[in-house]
Formats: sequence, structure tokens, C-alpha cells
Amino acid sequence: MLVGVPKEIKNQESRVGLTPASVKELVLRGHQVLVQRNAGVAIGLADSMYEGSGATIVDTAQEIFKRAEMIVKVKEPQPEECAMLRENQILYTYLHLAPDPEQTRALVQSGAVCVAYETITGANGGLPLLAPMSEVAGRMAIQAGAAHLEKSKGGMGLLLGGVPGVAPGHVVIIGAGVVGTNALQMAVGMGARVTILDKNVDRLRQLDLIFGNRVQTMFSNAHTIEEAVLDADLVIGGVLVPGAAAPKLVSHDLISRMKAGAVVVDVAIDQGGCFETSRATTHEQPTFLVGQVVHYCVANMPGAVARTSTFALNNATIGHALALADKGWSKAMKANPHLKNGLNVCQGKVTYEAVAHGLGYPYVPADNLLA
Ligand SMILES: NC(=O)C1=CN([C@@H]2O[C@H](COP(=O)(O)OP(=O)(O)OC[C@H]3O[C@@H](n4cnc5c(N)ncnc54)[C@H](O)[C@@H]3O)[C@@H](O)[C@H]2O)C=CC1
Ligand SMILES: CC(=O)C(=O)O
Ligand SMILES: [Mg+2]
Repeated sequence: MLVGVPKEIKNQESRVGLTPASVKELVLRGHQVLVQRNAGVAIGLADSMYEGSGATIVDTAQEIFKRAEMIVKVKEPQPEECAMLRENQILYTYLHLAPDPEQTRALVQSGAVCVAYETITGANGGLPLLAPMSEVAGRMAIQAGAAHLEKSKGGMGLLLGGVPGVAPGHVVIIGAGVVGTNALQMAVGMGARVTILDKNVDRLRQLDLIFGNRVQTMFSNAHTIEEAVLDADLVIGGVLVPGAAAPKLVSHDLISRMKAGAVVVDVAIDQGGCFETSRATTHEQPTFLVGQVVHYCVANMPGAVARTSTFALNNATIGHALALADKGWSKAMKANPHLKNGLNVCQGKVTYEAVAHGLGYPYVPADNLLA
């Protein structure tokens, strides 16, 4: 198969869809790979390294989209990329369609076969192609939150870990999945007081066993969220209902009653966000104020640590990339129901139920389209 890797064009996004090592895996199996010039140069992956792995360097994204049978990316395609997709071309990347009707319409119109990393499931449960970026974003959420609690960044001027004789800050984490657990590890490591909420009591049990009295676990409902958020200095939003828009768990009213100079980090913003007051921001301008509460809502947090993130992402994506290239999408999905769960839009149809229902499209099960 002819596989293409364009340079990412989202704001401040330096990740790249394939590393030279991943290119080599594809080439060793007889595939051809086109990589856009300078696609990885910002994170130390020079064109010469890609050529050394057997890739061909091409100058423009247009040429890659025109020639490649499968496009491998990181972020959702931007409008000018959607316009270059064509019927039956495979797009393998993060999509996050539920909160994004415009992108969904463009992908439906393209007729392409659009496979979303974030809805591919794992044999042992979970979302293995989302997990590495959630690990990165969860860990970063505490770094970003701690930095924005500083006075110069709009925060209340609080050191998360405190110092001897002065109490630490209170971090509240909503959602105890991959983002939440990684945020928890960092917050505990920095010496903060931590409360974590989830609807899944088994998950809270596991965390209780691991962290003991260094963390307070709470069942998530409107009452516990209100109680925790009003006492918080930093709130991390890390909930997910797979494929669907994030539930709005913190209302505008609740935000307006938080401490002045508190910080919220809405990691779930790529699914629309779990604070009513959230709107997506960029690394260039990561925060805004609602009343006196600092909001950090960067939709591609791992892009800030693009080198770490690219390697972590490739570890998770290369297996299915090889299967798609070796077998073609239809055979690969017939052979692997977990990969099939990644199919969100295909040949003009919406094939992911939560996206179809959320955005008002007829739902066409992927099975109906597999040859
Ligand atoms: N902004 C960014 O750059 C990034 C954002 N993300 C996003 O972060 C979000 C979380 O991802 P993961 O941790 O991997 O998901 P996950 O599936 O591992 O965890 C989500 C957790 O939310 C819990 N949950 C669902 N409804 C809840 C409620 N009402 N109250 C409390 N908990 C609730 C679930 O029980 C689950 O434990 C996703 O939207 C993901 O796309 C992930 C990586 C990067
Ligand atoms: C998961 C995601 O949206 C990201 O890594 O940017
Ligand atoms: Mg995102």
C-alpha cells in the first residue's frame, strides 16, 4: 500500500503520524511511504532519518493526499485537509467527531474511510490508542495547573505542594480513568491534597488500594462535585463517555462560586469539555478567565511535548497501521472487531453510533459496509 504522512498543521502541533521506526516496519513489509518534507524536523526527526528508513520525501501535502491510499496523521484533519480527502482513501488519526459537526460533514462528503484512534478498543478493554495521549495530558494537567496558579499567570499565587508550616493546595480530579490516574500520580508526587471522583466505584476501589490515605475518593454526582469544586484550588476535568460529547458536570453558576484565582484544566475539551464555561484554546493562548477562575482548555495538550507524545502514540498505532496496510481496511476490520470500532465515517455514512445520534445522522453499522 502507498502510505502518506503529511506535516501536521494544527496550531503549535509538532507531532507526526509515523516515526522513522514505524516507517521502517511498513517498508520491511513491502509498503511504500511518502513523508512530507520537514514533517518531523521540529522534534528531531530529520528527513534523512525517514529516508534512511526507506521513505520518500515529498514537498507538499497536496501530493501526499493525491497519491497515498492511506493517510496517517495525529490530529483531526483541518478544513483544507478534509477538502483533499477522496473516496475510499483511508484516514487514520484522532477525529473527536461528536463535538465537531463541521468536520463530520466534511468527512461524510469526502467518501473517505475515516478511522478514529480514540474509539478503537482493546482486547483487555479500554481505549489503547487514546491511552498514551491521556497519560501525557493527565500528567501535563498538573504541570499546567500548577503553573497557572502562579500570580503572573492569573492564578491566586499558590504553590501546589505548600511548604512546611503552610498547607498545600487542593486538587480535585473529575474522572478516574487514564487522564485522572496520571494527574493523580503527579498531584500526589507534588505533595498536593487530592480528591478524585468517578461514577465507577471499582475504579475508586483500585485507587484507594494503591494510594491509601494520600487521596480521597468520592462517588461522582452533582452533590459531591459541588462540594469538592467549591473547596478546590485546581480542578482537572478528565471524564469520558466513549465517542460521545462530554457531560457538562460543572455549571457556570458553580464556576462563579469557586475561589478567586482558582484554575480549571478541562482535558476533556476535545470531546466538548466537562465545564459549562469551557471553550477550546491553543498552546499559543492557552487560558481565559471566567469571572476570576482561570480556564486552561487546550485541545491538543500532548502537542506541547511532541517528541515524547509522538513515540508514545506510535507504540500504540503501528499495529493497526500495519494491519490496514497489509490487508486493506475491510479485511483488517473483519479480522479485528477492535479495529472496526475505530470506523467513524465510511463512504459517506456515519458508522459510529454515538456520533450519528449526537449529530443527527442515520447510523449505519460498520458491518453493513465491509465487503
Ligand atoms: N485535551 C487533550 O489534549 C487530551 C484530551 N484527552 C481527553 O481526556 C478525556 C479522558 O480520557 P481518558 O482518561 O483516556 O478516558 P477514560 O475512559 O480512561 O476515563 C474516563 C473516566 O470518566 C469517568 N466518567 C464518566 N462519566 C463520569 C461522571 N459523570 N463523573 C465522573 N466520572 C465520570 C469514567 O467512569 C472513566 O473512569 C477524553 O475526552 C480524552 O479524549 C485525552 C488526551 C489528550
Ligand atoms: C487525544 C488527543 O486529542 C490528542 O492527543 O491531541
Ligand atoms: Mg485532542
